[in-house]
Amino acid sequence: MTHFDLAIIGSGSGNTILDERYAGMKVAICEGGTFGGTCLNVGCIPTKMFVYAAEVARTIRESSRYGVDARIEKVRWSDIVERVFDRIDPISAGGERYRRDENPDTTLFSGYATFTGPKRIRTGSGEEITADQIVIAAGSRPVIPDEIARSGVPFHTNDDIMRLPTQPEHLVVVGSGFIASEFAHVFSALGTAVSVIGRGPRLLRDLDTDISQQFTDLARAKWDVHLGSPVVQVRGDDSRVEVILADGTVVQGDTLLVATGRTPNGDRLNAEAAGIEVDERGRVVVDEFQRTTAEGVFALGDVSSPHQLKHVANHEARVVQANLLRDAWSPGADLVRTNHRFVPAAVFTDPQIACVGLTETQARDAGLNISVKVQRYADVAYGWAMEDDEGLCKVIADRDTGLLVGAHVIGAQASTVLQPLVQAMSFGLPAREMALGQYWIHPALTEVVENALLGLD
Ligand SMILES: Cc1cc2nc3c(=O)[nH]c(=O)nc-3n(C[C@H](O)[C@H](O)[C@H](O)COP(=O)(O)OP(=O)(O)OC[C@H]3O[C@@H](n4cnc5c(N)ncnc54)[C@H](O)[C@@H]3O)c2cc1C
Ligand SMILES: NC(=O)c1ccc[n+]([C@@H]2O[C@H](COP(=O)([O-])OP(=O)(O)OC[C@H]3O[C@@H](n4cnc5c(N)ncnc54)[C@H](O)[C@@H]3O)[C@@H](O)[C@H]2O)c1
Repeated sequence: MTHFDLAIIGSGSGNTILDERYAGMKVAICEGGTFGGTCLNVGCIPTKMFVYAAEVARTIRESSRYGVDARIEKVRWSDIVERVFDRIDPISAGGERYRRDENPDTTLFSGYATFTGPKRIRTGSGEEITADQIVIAAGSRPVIPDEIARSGVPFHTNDDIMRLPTQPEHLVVVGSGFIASEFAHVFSALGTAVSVIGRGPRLLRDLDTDISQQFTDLARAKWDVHLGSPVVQVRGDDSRVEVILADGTVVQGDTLLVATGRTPNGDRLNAEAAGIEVDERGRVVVDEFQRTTAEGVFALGDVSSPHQLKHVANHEARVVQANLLRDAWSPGADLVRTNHRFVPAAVFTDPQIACVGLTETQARDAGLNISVKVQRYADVAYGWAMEDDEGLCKVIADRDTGLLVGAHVIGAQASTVLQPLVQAMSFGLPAREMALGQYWIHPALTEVVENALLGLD
């Protein structure tokens, strides 16, 4: 049995831990799937490359609003797929090659690892290893509702929908969260008819109600949206699908995408054998230093985090990277703490959406004395330039402290427009000071933020 200084389970964010401070350490990396993990291979990066192509198509379609007549002659699906994966696949292959062949400190085990005892791992490729310290960075996987799983009807998830050999004519999406909203936009903008099925009253219902309502209203105008009625049955084969809802509606298409959430992979590690607590959702339990309940074992990212976001996984990886080197279980160890205070998120759909902090409902439920301002993109000069009648910037401040407690944007470049608000919240900059204490470039889109802040009473 080989012994290592460090073993890392999962090559997504887990692979980023090994910087120059780890040179000379004997490290095992266990990876059961594609090297590089979700973000690189089947998540953030390929989806946003598809979204960009979708944006180009949408811009062409809407160009006549600006007096420019243009039309899409053809969408070359296979070329879109090739552009994305010709960029990504070599990065994954190169990372794997480096760890396997070119980095003498690391040993790459290709297989799904499980614990067989404290600090003891079966690599899934025939070996058993031990390590002084272990990092669990095993990510999450798609949840498939029973009605779909047991139907036997072929379906896709984010794992394979981006590699379809041909573009679907009619995509049926079950789910109404981040992944559903992004893929509905991609396929619809490229010319596929899209039906979206959600259980709740609105799409993206966990977001601030004003934002989610605005998005749902806009989506209804573009997509065939079904809300409030669960899926009870699915029928079909390789070329057609019928999703039957509780209210009797039959939603038909040729391709089925399931986007009903992702569950942490903590339940598949036999973690109890190593004394590692996993909660009822399959999430590895960690403290504010990313330590699990077993000495010497850390966890990070989707497998243990309340936020399934890459920037959070990256942040947690940096915390683990520091704490691995600090004798983390010894009393009085000077450890780095995870900061989940103001975690922003963006949905790269149409229009783009970004948010940070509390929704209005959460702020009111928390008993805060809040001031709220919703500013329309249509009220600022750049909004006129874009003929925008959809975008909103909503800011929520605590009257007692003057600080922002939440910010929500729907509209062009929402993820960029939101960032100064994330900064203000993170550094405790009062809303009024933020509005008046700096120049706002005229006539940039960020004037919508300035005006929203000035509108707070
Ligand atoms: C379609 C999609 C789009 C997304 N877009 C965004 C976005 O725009 N912005 C954003 O912030 N986030 C986005 N996310 C979320 C983001 O991808 C994840 O939060 C992030 O990748 C999690 O990183 P991780 O390192 O925790 O897990 P992963 O990157 O999933 O890495 C875990 C790795 O562990 C491997 N593994 C699992 N179990 C074992 C085992 N037992 N043994 C060995 N190996 C194992 C897996 O094969 C995987 O490679 C998106 C997710 C999806 C699905
Ligand atoms: N841009 C980004 O940052 C980005 C993009 C994609 C994914 N992600 C991350 O990945 C996670 C997973 O994405 P997701 O979209 O799968 O999950 P999600 O949690 O965003 O949404 C899942 C949705 O599916 C619905 N649902 C669940 N079961 C259902 C059923 N049986 N029938 C119909 N609807 C059902 C839920 O009500 C929910 O609205 C996200 O939470 C997010 O953290 C991030």
